[in-house]
Amino acid sequence: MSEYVLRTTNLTKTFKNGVALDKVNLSIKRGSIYGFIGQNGAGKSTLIRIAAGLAFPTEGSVELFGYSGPSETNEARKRIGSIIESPALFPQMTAEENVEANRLLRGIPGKDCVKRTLELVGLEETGRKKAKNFSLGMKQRLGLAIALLGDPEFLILDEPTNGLDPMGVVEMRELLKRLNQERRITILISSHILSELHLLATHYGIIHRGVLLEELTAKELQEKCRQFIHIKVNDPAAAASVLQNRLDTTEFEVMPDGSIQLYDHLEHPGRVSTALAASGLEIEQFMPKGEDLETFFTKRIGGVQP
Ligand SMILES: Nc1ncnc2c1ncn2[C@@H]1O[C@H](COP(=O)(O)OP(=O)(O)OP(=O)(O)O)[C@@H](O)[C@H]1O
Repeated sequence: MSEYVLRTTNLTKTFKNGVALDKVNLSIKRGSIYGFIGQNGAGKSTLIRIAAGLAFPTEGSVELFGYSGPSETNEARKRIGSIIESPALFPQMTAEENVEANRLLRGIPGKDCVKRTLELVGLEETGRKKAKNFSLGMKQRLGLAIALLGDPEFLILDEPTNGLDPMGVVEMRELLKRLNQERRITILISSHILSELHLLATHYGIIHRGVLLEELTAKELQEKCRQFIHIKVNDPAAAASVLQNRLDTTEFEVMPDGSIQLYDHLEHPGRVSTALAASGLEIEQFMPKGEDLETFFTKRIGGVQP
C-alpha cells in the first residue's frame, strides 16, 4: 500500500493567458489533512481539478494511491470523494432526497448509506426543509455528505469554508477532523486564508502563481509562527533566574545577543515585567513578537502585509 494518496511530478498546466501550474511536485501522505494554501488565482483549483480527473495536465504526471497509468488512476478515482466549486445540490429537494438522488446517479448500492452519511455530517434531522433554504454551512455539509457516499479514502475539498461565518468554519473543521481521525480519511482542503486551515491541517502546501513554494508540517509552521515576549535587560543571567524561580518557567531562550525570548506568560506580560523590575533589573526592551499565520503567509509569498 502506497504511503501517499496523491503525488504529482512536475505537474504543469498552461492556458492561453499563462501558466497556472509550474512543475508542481506535491505529495499528500495517507492519513494526513493537507492544507493547500494560496491566493485567488494561485493555481489551487487547477491542481485539484487535474487530481480529480476533471482537467488534463499540459505536462507532468499524477499518481493516486501509488498508481500512475491513465486507466489505473481513473480506477483509483473511485476511492476519492470531492467538493469542487460549490456542491451540486438540487435546491428543491430535502437533504435526504439530495443524497438519495446522488446515490442513484452514481449507482451506489444500498439505501442505508443515505441515513448514515446524513448522520455523519449532522443533517439527519432537517426533515422536509429544502436545500435552497439551508444556510451556507448546511449546504456545505450536505455537499460533504454527497462526497462521502461510497466511503472514500481520500476527500478533496476546494475552498469548502469560503463564505462561511466563523461558527461555520469551526463546525466544518470539527467535522473534517472527526472524519480524518475516526474514519482515517485523508483530506486535501484548499483555502486562501491560512488561519482557516490552522488547527485542522497536519501538513501545508503553499502555492503562489502556479509555483509550489513550500511544503511543511503543522509543527514546522507552529515553530515558525511561535509568539514570544522579547526581553532585553542589563543582566540576562539574573533575568533567567527570575523567570525560573519567581515565574516558574523554563519556556524561554537566551539569545546570542543577550536578549531573552519568553514563550510563556504571553497572557500576563505585566507579571513578567513586574517580577523583573522587582528584582532590581533594568528593562531596556520588552515587547511581544513573533509572526502570526497571515503575516507568515504574506511574507512567504513575497507580498506586503496590508
Ligand atoms: N479554464 C481556464 N482558462 C483559462 N485560464 C484559466 C482557466 N482556469 C484557470 N485559469 C487561470 O489559471 C490560474 C490559476 O487559477 P485557479 O482557479 O487554479 O486558482 P485558484 O488558486 O484556485 O484561485 P481561486 O481561489 O480564485 O479559484 C489563474 O490565472 C486563472 O485565471
